[in-house]
Amino acid sequence: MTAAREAVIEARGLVKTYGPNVAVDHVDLTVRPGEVYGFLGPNGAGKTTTLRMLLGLVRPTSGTATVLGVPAGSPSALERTGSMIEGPAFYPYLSGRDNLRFVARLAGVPAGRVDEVLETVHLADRGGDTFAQYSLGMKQRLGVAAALLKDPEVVVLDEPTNGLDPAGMRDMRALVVELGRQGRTVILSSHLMGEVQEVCDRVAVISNGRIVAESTVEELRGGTSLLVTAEPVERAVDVLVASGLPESVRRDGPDLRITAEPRDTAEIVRTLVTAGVDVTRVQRDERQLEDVFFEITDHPQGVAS
Ligand SMILES: Nc1ncnc2c1ncn2[C@@H]1O[C@H](COP(=O)(O)OP(=O)(O)OP(=O)(O)O)[C@@H](O)[C@H]1O
Repeated sequence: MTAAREAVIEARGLVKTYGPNVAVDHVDLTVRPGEVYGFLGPNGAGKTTTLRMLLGLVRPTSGTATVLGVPAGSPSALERTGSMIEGPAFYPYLSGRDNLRFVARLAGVPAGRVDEVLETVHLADRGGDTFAQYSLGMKQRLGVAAALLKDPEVVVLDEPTNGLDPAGMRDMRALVVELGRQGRTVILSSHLMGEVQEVCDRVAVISNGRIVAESTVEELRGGTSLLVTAEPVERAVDVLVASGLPESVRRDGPDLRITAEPRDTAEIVRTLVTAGVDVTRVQRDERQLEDVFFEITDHPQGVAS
């Protein structure tokens, strides 16, 4: 199999300009089967425009995008893709269920599917209420339900938690995780670091139309920093440097700050204790994606390379 067929979504050199403004600037993305992929960036970074190009709703100025191995926007890609872009539009005085029946009829989907998707988005018991009566979170979930009617392999969600209260956000995040567990490939945009960190397998960071990083959340965060209190501290440094286990060891006041892979933590402690060093505290200090985000958007060259 070629790499292109393995990728569910592949964008190469996507550019979109509006007059003199470059909204999307040579974007490359690779979304693999079954992953929940986060597209992270501040407002105006170019997320919606990119997602629209992946759905064939906006024509790229240059570059290419394929979805499920065929050009983005082609009928065979759209048949297998569900999306919610910039908030769902429904009839306010029809019930959630009737709105979905209407969308299903237009899409040629059997009406029986409506109750299945209402169940998936946890609206089965509120399907009879009018759309106008729904909370914002329920409206967004109805939008996801509509996106799922075709039982799509690929789901594209543009800022699905935008404007939701904490409970609504929590429900939407749980739903996204559930879609991933069902084996669907999900790409979602967000400007919330914590959200992407919580639900996504991999993430692309976009800033001013350019991708400044694409990797797993873990890789983006980098190695874990450990704060270790050990006695005698000089001997602890010597032992650890000689062991070659940590990437780096440095004194931080009376403590040691060690950069190492999380899986090496136990071995580090064992090595110290075996060498006769007393370890009285080990504290993990994982970098939050937020710190990384500001670092790479402030200094894009250093991290993207
Ligand atoms: N139809 C359009 N005509 C002109 N400029 C546009 C158009 N659509 C988007 N833009 C511009 O392109 C840039 C990227 O916009 P885009 O909506 O893709 O960003 P975004 O990351 O999705 O941000 P947001 O979260 O605010 O929607 C912005 O500067 C925006 O003003």
